[in-house]
Amino acid sequence: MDDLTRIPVGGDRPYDVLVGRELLAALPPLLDGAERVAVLHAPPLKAQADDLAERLRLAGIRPLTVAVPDAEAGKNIEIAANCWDQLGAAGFTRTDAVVGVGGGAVTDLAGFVAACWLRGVRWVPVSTSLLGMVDAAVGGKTGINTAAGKNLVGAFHPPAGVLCDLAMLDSLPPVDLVAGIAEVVKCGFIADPVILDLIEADPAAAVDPTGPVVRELVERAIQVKADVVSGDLREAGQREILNYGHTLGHAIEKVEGYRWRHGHAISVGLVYAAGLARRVGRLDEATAARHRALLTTLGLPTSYRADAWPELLAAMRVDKKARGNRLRFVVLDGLARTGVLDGPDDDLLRDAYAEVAQ
Ligand SMILES: NC(=O)c1ccc[n+]([C@@H]2O[C@H](COP(=O)([O-])OP(=O)(O)OC[C@H]3O[C@@H](n4cnc5c(N)ncnc54)[C@H](O)[C@@H]3O)[C@@H](O)[C@H]2O)c1
Ligand SMILES: O=C(O)C(=O)C[C@@H](O)[C@H](O)[C@H](O)COP(=O)(O)O
Ligand SMILES: [Zn+2]
Repeated sequence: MDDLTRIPVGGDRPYDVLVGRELLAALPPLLDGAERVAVLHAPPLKAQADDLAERLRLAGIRPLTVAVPDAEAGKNIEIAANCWDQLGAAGFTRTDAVVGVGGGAVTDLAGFVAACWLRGVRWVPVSTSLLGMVDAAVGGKTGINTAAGKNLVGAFHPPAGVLCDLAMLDSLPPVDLVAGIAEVVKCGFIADPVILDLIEADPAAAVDPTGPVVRELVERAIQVKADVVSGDLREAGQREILNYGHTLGHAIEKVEGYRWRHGHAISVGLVYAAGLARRVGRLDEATAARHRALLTTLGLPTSYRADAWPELLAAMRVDKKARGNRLRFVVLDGLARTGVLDGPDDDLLRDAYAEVAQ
């Protein structure tokens, strides 16, 4: 293990997020006392999951490797049920544990499987994608998609610890690395503008997993999320700011049948949310324009199909931030100054959509 950064996440069940290279040796201590550990992984991470299983075996823990379909195809109730069947067949008890090795889709599924098995067993995300490290693996939100929408079924279930091994990013396809940076940009706009300055100063370095800039961005984004969730695990208030860009973003994912990458959808959603705030006079022109410019520079999408508006509006109505018939959007009142736009009318929403429609 080289130079390790430890970022604490507080709350009733505190834990650390570990960031570094080659840090899988830190996993067995987090599973101390477990006799069996299920290692959930998708096919692209089989070698890493097998390596991890071997380390567990050497530490005296019996691993059960569970292969699940890749990306969003694995994040559904049929796959979760299959995982529970395998835990049952292997006799998993309350002292046993679940590990998810993969991007956000696999760690969301693994956390959900752990949250429901025996009403909650220990789990650890070993995050392998940029988006997973800066966002999905941190904060204890676990869940699956259903026909009604994105992440509508899930549980708050904090992990025992989070491993962000930057060496994993060496094999991450560039398109997924770029998708992940959308959530980093989100953190820049809602809380840490230094992130935006760093990316603007050298956009190529921001997506070069071997360089130092990515590590600084990862650590800054994790710190933003850790600060927020430490005080509001269950999204009673402040945690909503992490949903900036997600009201439209999740709707796009649903309309696309979950074939669009999460980060791509959020990129469009960020530009839309900035436009909404600008239209109602809450956000200045320059900061709104900075969203589109920055995301475009990174190669992220900033527009979506014009004819999809009716479906998108219907999907947004089941967003978790909605209250009854009222939609609620996280918006900016300035750089790093978040607020909520409560109950905007449909004309405003449609007119703002025209700016991202193609
Ligand atoms: N729980 C949360 O708080 C939270 C936060 C943000 C996003 N999410 C969820 O995370 C998911 C998106 O995560 P994602 O962007 O990681 O997508 P993903 O999990 O679908 O991974 C993207 C692709 O990269 C592959 N991959 C991952 N790591 C790799 C590696 N090291 N080498 C080679 N291939 C690798 C995966 O197998 C997949 O094909 C969405 O489902 C989203 O809803 C959850
Ligand atoms: O952790 C949170 O809270 C977030 O909102 C982070 C988001 O980036 C993430 O996509 C999350 O899964 C969305 O949460 P949801 O409750 O809207 O499903
Ligand atoms: Zn997200």
